[in-house]
Amino acid sequence: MRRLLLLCMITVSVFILIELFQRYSKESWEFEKEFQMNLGDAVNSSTRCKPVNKILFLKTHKTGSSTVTNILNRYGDSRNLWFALPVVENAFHFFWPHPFLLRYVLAFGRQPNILCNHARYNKEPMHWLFPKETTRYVTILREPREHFECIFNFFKLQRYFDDLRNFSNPLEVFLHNPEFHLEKLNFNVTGPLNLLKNPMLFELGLDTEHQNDFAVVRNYIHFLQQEFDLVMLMEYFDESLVLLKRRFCWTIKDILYFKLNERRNKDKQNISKYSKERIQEWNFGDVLLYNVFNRTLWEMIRREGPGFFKDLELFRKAKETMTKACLREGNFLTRPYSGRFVKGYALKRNISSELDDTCNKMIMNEIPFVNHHRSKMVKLFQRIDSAKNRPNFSSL
Ligand SMILES: Nc1ncnc2c1ncn2[C@@H]1O[C@H](COP(=O)(O)OS(=O)(=O)O)[C@@H](OP(=O)(O)O)[C@H]1O
Repeated sequence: MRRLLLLCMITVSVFILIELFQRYSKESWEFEKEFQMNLGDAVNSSTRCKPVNKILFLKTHKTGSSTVTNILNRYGDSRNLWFALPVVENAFHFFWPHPFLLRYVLAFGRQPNILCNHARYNKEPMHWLFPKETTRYVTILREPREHFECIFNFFKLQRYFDDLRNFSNPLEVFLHNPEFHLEKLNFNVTGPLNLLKNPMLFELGLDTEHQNDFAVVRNYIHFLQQEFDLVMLMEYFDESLVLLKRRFCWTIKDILYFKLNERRNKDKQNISKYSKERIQEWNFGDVLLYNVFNRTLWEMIRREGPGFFKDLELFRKAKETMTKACLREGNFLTRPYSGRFVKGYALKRNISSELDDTCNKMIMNEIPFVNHHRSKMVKLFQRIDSAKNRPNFSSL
């Protein structure tokens, strides 16, 4: 009797396993099929042009830039491209907020393909390392009012001001009279405090002392128009990426992403009409910058023709497919930087091994990616330098 029961249990288990395996294979096959259909454009476009693989991405703070950096990290990693990495081990930026210098980059005697970690724009050294003729210069901007709210609250800028700390709405109090509060700062402005006025122009290289001069601001924006091949906008993230894909001869697969670094709802502040107006006045340079590049983006999209919107649709479908394939439903948190929690993801169990690597890398923050590129380089150098690689002339 016992034997019979055991036999029955084994048979049932085998059936369940077979059923699970079949269902999993079917799902995974359907995913591949749907995915390939969505990527139909990719095959055609890549046969007609040569993909761009030399990119300087000027990573601005709190603009969706970590999501773009993740896309670039994966693109370069899968093709073994060369990354410009910070010279200091464990650093994940190029001595930001100092203007970028060549000596901040790990020198491996080879021209890098991609720079995508925080660096402050500095024309000469950047052009030297990433010649304009062969490189595409890209950056991303965000609507200035929402951007300033995010900068102020994410970096908790009130902590630098004795007279702001105890208010329930320090942002509004600061905006009431920014100059008054800034004058009271009794130490040199450092780190994120540099982002207190026209944060995007500052990151793009305009020094603080010029931020109030309308003529300089206007001329500087004109200069940036010459410098950057593509200025993405966070509010039109997908449109910007599809434009990048088309201009850089990439595929839809190359630009897939999951939104990274999103604050928890309780950390976001709904700002009043008054605060919005004050931010607009205070950051007039960023407002002008955003408006200029908003017009440029839509002009570029218009020139792409109707095929652009077909691509956009395919891209959004492919993103949905990828989300279903990789991510578990629910609310999760992650801590990309010490002391700061943001929305995160949990991966589904039983993802195929090929997809597992992609899904894992899609949710990977810039810090582990820098370490990943660094150790890949070290391993490559060890292999090339290895004594075993020296030609053996004795057998000739
Ligand atoms: N794809 C996409 N679309 C729209 N918005 C996006 C996207 N990716 C990131 N985000 C938002 O960008 C904010 C984080 O920006 P960064 O990644 O540049 O931050 S960081 O400077 O690297 O810490 C953060 O904004 P807040 O949520 O307001 O903090 C993210 O929600």
